[in-house]
Amino acid sequence: MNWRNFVTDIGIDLGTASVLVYVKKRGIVIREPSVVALQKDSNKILAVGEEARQMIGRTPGNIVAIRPLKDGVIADYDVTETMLKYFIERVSPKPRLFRPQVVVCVPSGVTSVEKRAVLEAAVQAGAKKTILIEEPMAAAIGAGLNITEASGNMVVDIGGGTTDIAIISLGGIVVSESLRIGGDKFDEAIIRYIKKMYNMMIGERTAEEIKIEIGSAYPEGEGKAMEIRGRDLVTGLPRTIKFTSTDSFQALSEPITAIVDGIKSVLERTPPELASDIVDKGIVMTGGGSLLHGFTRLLAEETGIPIHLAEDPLSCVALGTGKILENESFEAIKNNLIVGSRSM
Ligand SMILES: Nc1ncnc2c1ncn2[C@@H]1O[C@H](COP(=O)(O)OP(=O)(O)OP(=O)(O)O)[C@@H](O)[C@H]1O
Repeated sequence: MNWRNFVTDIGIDLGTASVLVYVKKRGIVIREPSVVALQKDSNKILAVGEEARQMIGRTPGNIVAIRPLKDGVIADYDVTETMLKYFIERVSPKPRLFRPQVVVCVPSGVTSVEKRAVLEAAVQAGAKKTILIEEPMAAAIGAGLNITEASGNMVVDIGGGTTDIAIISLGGIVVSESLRIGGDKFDEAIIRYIKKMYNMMIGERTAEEIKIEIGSAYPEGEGKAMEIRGRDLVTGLPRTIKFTSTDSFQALSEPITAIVDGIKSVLERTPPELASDIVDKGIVMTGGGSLLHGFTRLLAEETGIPIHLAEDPLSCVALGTGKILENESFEAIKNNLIVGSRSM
C-alpha cells in the first residue's frame, strides 16, 4: 500500500465552544465541545469532547472539566495541545509517523504571540506543516462567498468566544474587528440577570439551554417561556422559576448592543465603493451565535442592509478550512495565511 494513503490533511475550527475537524476528501468528521476533563493531581486525561462537557459543574473535587480556550484564544496552552493531539490522532492514527498538514483558524484580532501558541500547539500535536487562517476569511469561504472578486463582501461570525466582523475583497481583509463577545457572554448575561432579578443561581449549561430554547435578540410579541431550575441564593435550596423570552431579551441586550455597535463601526470605516457593494449583496452571518432568535431581524433594522444567515452557520469555518485544503481557495488568499512547520 502507498504510504501516502496514511497522510491525512486536516482542517480544524479550534473554537471556544466546539472543535470541528475536516478531513480532506471526507468532509467534517468530528464535531465536539472544546472541553477536557482532567484528574487534578496527576493531570491524567479522563475525557475529551462531549463526555467531558457532561462533567462541567458536576465534577468531584479531584476532577476538573476545563475549556482550554477562552474568548477565542488559548487560555490553557497545555490542555489545548492535549485536546488538539487527541483530535488529530482520532483522524490520523499515526500523526508522528505520517505527519498531516493542518489548517487551523484563529480570530482576526489575535496577537502574534497567540498565533504562535496555536502554531506551536499544532506542531507539538504532530502536524508537519500548520497553516493559520483568520476566522472571518474561513467563514466567508465556507459560506460560499466569492471573496476573490474585486467587490466587497461582509461577514459577521458570532462564535462562542468572539465575534469577527470583516469586509473582504480581492482575497484580503480590508476592514475588520474582533470583539471578545460571543455566545459565552450571552450565557453569562443570562446567569447575571437571573441572579439579579430572581435571586437564583443557575449553571452555565442551563444558561446555554435557555439561550437556545427561548433566547431572543428582538422584543417578542407573544413570548415563549420555560421552567428553569437553580439554587435560591437566600434559602440555599433548589427552586424552579418561569423564564420568558422577554426576560431573555432584557438579559441579552448588553452583549447584543455591543455586537451591533461593532458592526456599525466596521461599516463606518468601509471604503465607499465596497460599502455600496455590501448594500447590494447584504451581510452574511455565520457562527452558532447568529442562530439566536431575532438576531438577523434586529441587524437588518439597525443597519438598513439585508442580512443573510449562512446555510449551516455552525460549520462555515470548518468548511472554509476544507476548501483551502482541497486547494479551491488557496491561491487567492495565500498571502493572508501564516505558515509554520516543524523546522521553525
Ligand atoms: N440555536 C442557537 N441559538 C443561539 N445560540 C446558539 C445556537 N446554537 C449554538 N449556539 C451558540 O453558538 C456558540 C458556538 O458557536 P460556534 O461553534 O460557531 O463557536 P466557536 O467556533 O466554538 O467559537 P469561537 O469562534 O468564538 O472560537 C455557543 O455559544 C452556542 O451556545
